[in-house]
Amino acid sequence: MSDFALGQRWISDSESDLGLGTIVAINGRRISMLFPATGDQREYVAGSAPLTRVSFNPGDSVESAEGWTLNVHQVMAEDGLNIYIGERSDNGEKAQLLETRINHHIKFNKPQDRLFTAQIDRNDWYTLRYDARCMQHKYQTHPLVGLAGARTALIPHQLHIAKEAGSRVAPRILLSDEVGLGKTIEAGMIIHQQLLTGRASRVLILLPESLQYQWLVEMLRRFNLKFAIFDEERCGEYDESEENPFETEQLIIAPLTILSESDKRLEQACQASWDLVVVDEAHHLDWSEEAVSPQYSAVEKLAKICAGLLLLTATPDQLGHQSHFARLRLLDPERFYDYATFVKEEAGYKAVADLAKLLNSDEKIDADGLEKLKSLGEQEQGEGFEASVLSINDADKTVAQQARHKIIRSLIDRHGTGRVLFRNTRASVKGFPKRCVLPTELELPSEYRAAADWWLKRHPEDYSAKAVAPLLTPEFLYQNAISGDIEWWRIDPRIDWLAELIKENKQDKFLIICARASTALTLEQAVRVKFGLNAAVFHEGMTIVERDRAAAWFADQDEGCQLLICSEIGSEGRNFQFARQLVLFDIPLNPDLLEQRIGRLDRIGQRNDIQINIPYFADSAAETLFNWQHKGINAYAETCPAGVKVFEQQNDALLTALASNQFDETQIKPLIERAKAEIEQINLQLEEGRDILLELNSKGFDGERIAEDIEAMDDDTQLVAFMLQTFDVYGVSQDDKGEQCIAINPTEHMLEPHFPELGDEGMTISFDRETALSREDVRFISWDHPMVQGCFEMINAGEMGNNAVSILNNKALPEGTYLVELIFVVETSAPKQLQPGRFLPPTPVRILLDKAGNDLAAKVTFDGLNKQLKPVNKQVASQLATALQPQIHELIGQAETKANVERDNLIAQSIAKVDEELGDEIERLTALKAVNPSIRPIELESLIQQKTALHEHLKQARVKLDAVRLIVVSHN
Ligand SMILES: Nc1ncnc2c1ncn2[C@@H]1O[C@H](COP(=O)(O)OP(=O)(O)OP(=O)(O)O)[C@@H](O)[C@H]1O
Repeated sequence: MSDFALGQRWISDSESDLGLGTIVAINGRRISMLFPATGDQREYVAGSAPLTRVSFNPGDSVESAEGWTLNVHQVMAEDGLNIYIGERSDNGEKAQLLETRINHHIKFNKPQDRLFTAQIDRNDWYTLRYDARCMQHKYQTHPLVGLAGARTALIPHQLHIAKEAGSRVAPRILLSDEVGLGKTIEAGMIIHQQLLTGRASRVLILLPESLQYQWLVEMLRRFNLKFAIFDEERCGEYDESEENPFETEQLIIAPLTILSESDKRLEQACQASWDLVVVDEAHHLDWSEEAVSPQYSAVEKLAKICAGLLLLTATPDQLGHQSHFARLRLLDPERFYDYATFVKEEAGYKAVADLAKLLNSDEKIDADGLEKLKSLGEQEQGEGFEASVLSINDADKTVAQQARHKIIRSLIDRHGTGRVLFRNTRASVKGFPKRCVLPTELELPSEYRAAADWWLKRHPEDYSAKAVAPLLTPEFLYQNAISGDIEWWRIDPRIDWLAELIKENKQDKFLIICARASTALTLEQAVRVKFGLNAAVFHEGMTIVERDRAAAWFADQDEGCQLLICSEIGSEGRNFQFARQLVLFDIPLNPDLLEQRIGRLDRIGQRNDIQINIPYFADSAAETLFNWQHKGINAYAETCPAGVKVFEQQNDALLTALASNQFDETQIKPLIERAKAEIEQINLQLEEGRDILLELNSKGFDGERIAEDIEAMDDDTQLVAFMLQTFDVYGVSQDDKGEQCIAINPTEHMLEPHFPELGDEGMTISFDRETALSREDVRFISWDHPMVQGCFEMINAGEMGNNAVSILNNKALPEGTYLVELIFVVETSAPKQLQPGRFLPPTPVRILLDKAGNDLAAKVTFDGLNKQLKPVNKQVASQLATALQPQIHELIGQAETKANVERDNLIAQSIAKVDEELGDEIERLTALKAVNPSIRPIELESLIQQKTALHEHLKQARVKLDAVRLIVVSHN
């Protein structure tokens, strides 16, 4: 410790938050120190005082009490006080600053300042900081950012779509996988990826009101994304303040109806800017040349102003091919501008599809095929196309396959709806359970027949769906049209049949779907009164909260109810795959609606064969329809994508047959035969036609590989070690619960009052995907998890661990010699949407200097050195740092020069990476644009802009000293 003099500036080692102290009195060995920043005064005894003298070196900047800053050039001493001589940074004038006039609010948070002012951190904190830097750098440059962290099983077709669409700039696509194949999950993965990579920050999800909580929960549970639901009530809260409700949150879920039913809300939604708009159950966006639905108009307005747009529907053709086309137009109005042209183009893909099919097989491509490919190549001038053609019959199977995949990708890019539309089918995904079709014929009560006759009399010769569909719900006709006296369930044989079925399958849960809410309600009453069975009901008359409560009651495995009785709305979007028994209390006319119903159970996650129970009335419209659907288009045992088309083709004949309300085999048989033939024909066409391209596009070739890469990330123990160490250092308690689970809780000894994502009640976490998937209560901690990201930020943003002093016990080095380890960070401050992290994320640069200024970092690794180091107590550490201050100061200057050289290298590398990645993509899109109009100009323009802006920002990258460690050699 140096000699004391009045006016000297010191800092307390144990109370550094008091700020800079000034010696105000010296009485023999007693020293009085005033800390003006806090007004505190302390008495110390010289010799044992935990104090460190604050002194600066040439090259430092010091703030004066008046607020100006001096760049120190020289330090002199007079009467025990330092005088700093240099230049003022505000006016460039030469100036002197006496130690007593230094600003007492000065904060020492730079690593070297803290080292020299005795604020020395523990070695394990220093290590944690360096680890956090290295790991964050590794994470930010990883190609799977945003893809690996979802709490989902690794399903290749989903991963392919998510990677393909999620990595685009403002993706505009239609996700139309068959029911239950995971469109919501795919959309979630895309949103997650776009948010985590900075491509998006504002997202709006529009959906049928009945699905809003399911989405809310899926986004939170699977992706840790906290959406807010904006229904009319919530929006209304902002009316008085005239604030735009849609601008008050970043991630919003809203029922589509609030926009389609209110011009004001639509206007507000359009005024708020969106990076991504998602529309679920997009088949409701009905459009034809004659009539445009309000839902379509609302989305059309939004589609014009939002950047990315995801439309989700399992049944894109449900409202006809024109509507399908119209939805594609929402995605890209320039590409899909005219329906007739679109239809013509669709028909023209056969030749290309034939080639794609051949390439996707193991067959050798003969001379004819090669010729066709070459001529395609000439038309398209695709990069590397011809080179790939030469390798497609290569003896090395891997080479041949790679070449074939490359060509197929190029064909997909250049033809049809390839880049816009994704559709996976059960046939292509495989591995789904069987559907068991269990029809039961029941006698039609005479009362029902009378009711139907009455109805038909009121609608003579009317073969519209509106007139015919009620025949499929005779209980409705009976109750409403004929008799209010005897409740329908007292005469309906389906009730006893149902009770029997339930009795035979006591352990099973039953989802019962009927067309009408009134039927659902009465049915619930019937099973309760007649058989004492409790059932949840779910229909459009209930509030959303009531519906969710009903669904949750049904889902509860321990205390839940056995039956859920739904009206048709229960058949859309909901997840009931934990049940295996489905009862179709009536049959819907439209095959897509039928598929939606079955799809509640036939979904990813269904572990049993599905029992589809169909109680239909003999010799009625239901028998006719069931036979046509089952035998004609096979809509029960399998999904039937072509069913709707055939249904539309045979609509008149089928409705006429149904209108008789009788089963006339001679009349229906030819219809069934025709339907079968047409299905076969369409399937053949699909097989031969453009859909092979669509299928290959949707399934991709990289899904398996992505899944393997994510598995490798999951198995990387580095993350586990890092998080456990962070919990330890920050004072979060950990309790190993076995089965790969750890309970973590805040404690009273936390370093920071708020640990990222950890509430007062604590949580159970797992780093194991399988465990997290099988246990609802467990959080899945992955690299993407906000807790991990929050820890990176917390560690890097604070000063904790930014310096340390250690002893190196190494006899090969002379005692008393020392090393200085410096961790610099090279960083840019580009806007997040440019994704600077992909090219130059904050990059740690480690320099290890010996006393002569030689850099040993390449020879001595961080971990290797760390293993040899011993801790040293704070006081000794501070004495060592103070004693070596001028030398360390000098070495920091030398290290900075080296770090700047490294910065220049990193800038050059990152710019080369930008040119390679974005340049390739720009070249590819430019070439594609010449042959495929589905490349949107904005996609290309924004890539070009991104490239230029990145160049600018990367060149501005700066070097910052992030941490410093003094290592002193001792032989004791
Ligand atoms: N990768 C996955 N891991 C775990 N569960 C999944 C995965 N993909 C889908 N699921 C589950 O499978 C079910 C069906 O998925 P999802 O709801 O995304 O399908 P969908 O195609 O949107 O269905 P619909 O056509 O009925 O709207 C959901 O319960 C979902 O949570």
